[in-house]
Amino acid sequence: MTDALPVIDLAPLDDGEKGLADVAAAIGAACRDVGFFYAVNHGVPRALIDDAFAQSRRFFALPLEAKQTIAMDVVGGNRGYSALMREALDPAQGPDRKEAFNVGLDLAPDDPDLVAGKPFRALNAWPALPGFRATTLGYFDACAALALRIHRAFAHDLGLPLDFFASKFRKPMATLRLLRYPAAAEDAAGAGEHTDYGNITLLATDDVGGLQARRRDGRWIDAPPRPGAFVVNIGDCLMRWTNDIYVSTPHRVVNASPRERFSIAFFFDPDPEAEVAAIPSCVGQGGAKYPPILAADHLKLRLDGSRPMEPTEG
Ligand SMILES: O=C(O)CCC(=O)C(=O)O
Ligand SMILES: [Fe+2]
Repeated sequence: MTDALPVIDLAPLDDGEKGLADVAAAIGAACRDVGFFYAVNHGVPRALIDDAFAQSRRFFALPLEAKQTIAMDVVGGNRGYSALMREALDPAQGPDRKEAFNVGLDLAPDDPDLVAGKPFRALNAWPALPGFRATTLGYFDACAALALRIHRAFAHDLGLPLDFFASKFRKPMATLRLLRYPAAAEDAAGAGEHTDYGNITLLATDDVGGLQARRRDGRWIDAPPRPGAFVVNIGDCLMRWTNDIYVSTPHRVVNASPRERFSIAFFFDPDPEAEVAAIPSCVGQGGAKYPPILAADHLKLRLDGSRPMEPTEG
């Protein structure tokens, strides 16, 4: 077993049955082992990723007061700005030295789920920056399309109909999260050790580095920056769905660099009303390890756990 995360070329995914089968086998192996892989040739244009980072830098450079007017407590629905030291992904370790801005599924003001007050349905809030909304929503849509393509590979690998997941991600609780970690004078916890909550995370990073994943034997391994690639990792929801066949691996960010670090995470969680119940082909002799749960309840439980400094919202 090597200490480097696998690199998977997604280009063959759309090249017919053999391409899909090969990529699905590689993805399935990575998800059963370390739960992390780099995706290359993923189809999201490099220029769009670069534009998203440029907008992120402009956003975080705004005065704190401007960012606080669209704080998560104000906006609700897991959208908006979260200030430095506001969250603790590992509460035992203390607050994270990071700030963040969340964009959720972009709903119309008359969206029926929004009007009905369903969980995680809220309007996005926008900073007064030209192009910010168009770029982040374009990036959001490109990530959602990629995440669905990867789910076709999961379905293939798990022996499911290829569109199994599509019906669970019609109006997903997906979140695009811009992140900034200030430059550190000493080893500082940018993001405490945690597992992600949803099905998968697509992470783009700048060239600073600092992401580390903990293998099940306890060893930490670096996930160094790889220009143009996404770091893809499994979250707890998919681990639960697959009855622990795919693993959601603990990871953290240690920014020991004299430079600030930017990253962009895209968290892909199912529709709030999707039922997450063990996939039959994943249930062996021991039976299902977890009872079914609504995806919204699953996400709410996990978010509440990482925001001890905030009132409950959702
Ligand atoms: O910023 C990163 O590289 C990773 C962030 C992360 O793991 C998270 O926000 O869940
Ligand atoms: Fe994470």
